[in-house]
Amino acid sequence: MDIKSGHPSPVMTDSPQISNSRLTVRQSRPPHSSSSSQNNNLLLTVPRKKTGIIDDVKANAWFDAMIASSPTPALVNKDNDATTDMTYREWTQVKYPSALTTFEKIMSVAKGKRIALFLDYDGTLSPIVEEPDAAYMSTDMRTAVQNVAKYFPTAIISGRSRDKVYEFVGLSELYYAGSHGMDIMSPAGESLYHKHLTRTVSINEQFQGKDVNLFQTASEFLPMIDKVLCSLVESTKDIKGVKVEDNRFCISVHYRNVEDKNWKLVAQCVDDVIKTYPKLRLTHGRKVLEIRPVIDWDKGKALTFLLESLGLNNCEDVLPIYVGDDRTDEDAFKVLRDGPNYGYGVLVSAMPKVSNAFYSLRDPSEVMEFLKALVTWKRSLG
Ligand SMILES: O=P(O)(O)OC[C@H]1O[C@H](O[C@H]2O[C@H](CO)[C@@H](O)[C@H](O)[C@H]2O)[C@H](O)[C@@H](O)[C@@H]1O
Repeated sequence: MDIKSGHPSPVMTDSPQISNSRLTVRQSRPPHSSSSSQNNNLLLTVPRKKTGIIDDVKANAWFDAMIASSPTPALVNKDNDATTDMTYREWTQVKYPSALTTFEKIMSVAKGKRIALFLDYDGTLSPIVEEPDAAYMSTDMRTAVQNVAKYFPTAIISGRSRDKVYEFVGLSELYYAGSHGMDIMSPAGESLYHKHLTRTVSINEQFQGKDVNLFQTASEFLPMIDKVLCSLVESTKDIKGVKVEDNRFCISVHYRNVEDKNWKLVAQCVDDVIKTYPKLRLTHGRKVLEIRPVIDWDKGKALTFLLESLGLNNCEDVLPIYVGDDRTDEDAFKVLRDGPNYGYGVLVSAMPKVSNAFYSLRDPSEVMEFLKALVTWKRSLG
């Protein structure tokens, strides 16, 4: 499709999961309260070498990751659906059962518990499309999310900027965590609180005419992120199809619409820019390189923060459920798998992948069915 046309893009097939190629990070100290020391304490150290050879190796490593995560013809060719389906069936039977076919089993665990629901956006509530700005949510999906939020506290946790994901979802009754959880907003009238913080760092702000509370872990990085954003826009401007997306506390460099032969160039441009910023790190999503602050904060930490804010952490009668499709969602799946806030991760994938999730759903349409089933189940309890 013509990505400039502004028309909704066709749904894209996507890549199998590759081994996590993010830079290894090491935690310095646990989160703390005041805004500047808070970030220092969240800082991770990433060893970076600056010789030309090492930089080349790093850019090549990102290029290899980009290649490895692109779909093989066998996985996207419709003629091979039967083979792919069989593998998928095996995968959902043995490793990650469908959350729809095992719904009764999940609900038998949920009985007598309070469910808290966490939803990723892209690839979970909206299908993956060519043009990031056109990743609209269907009206039916919006209704399903709205209905589920009447019964269970519900949060959207996304790599997008909070404003952007709110623009897509448009439901003021939800919690929103944008920029991979670095920018959390409560619904109007609700507060945000974290026990590890010695004082409240929530910011009262007017959002669309209402008072909301914000929790932002990476505010001090904003000037740096803005600078890097400009550099990336400039350095990639001649590569056809590249899109640099401003996600406020992080940046996405999309290469979905870039010819394969230019992927290496994209990796090189990104590496050239961020190698001079030791406080930034690079991760890899679905046809996207993501630049973010080197702080000990991710979707898993955001999930824990939200459970705490909701007064639902460390409670045996709470069952958190997190639904997501991407590598960054694995941090949240892991939190629910490892405890102490035990719950279920549900991986959205049409292809076999290795995951920390317990269950799976094939695509956003199955996510919608799952949300509807939750509502029906809750209503049936009277
Ligand atoms: O955490 P998420 O809500 O899943 O956000 C992750 C990234 O999602 C978006 O990119 C992905 O979806 C696009 C629209 O379908 C697609 O064109 C792109 O290839 C995908 O990577 C978003 O644009 C990124 O900024 C997010 O980081």
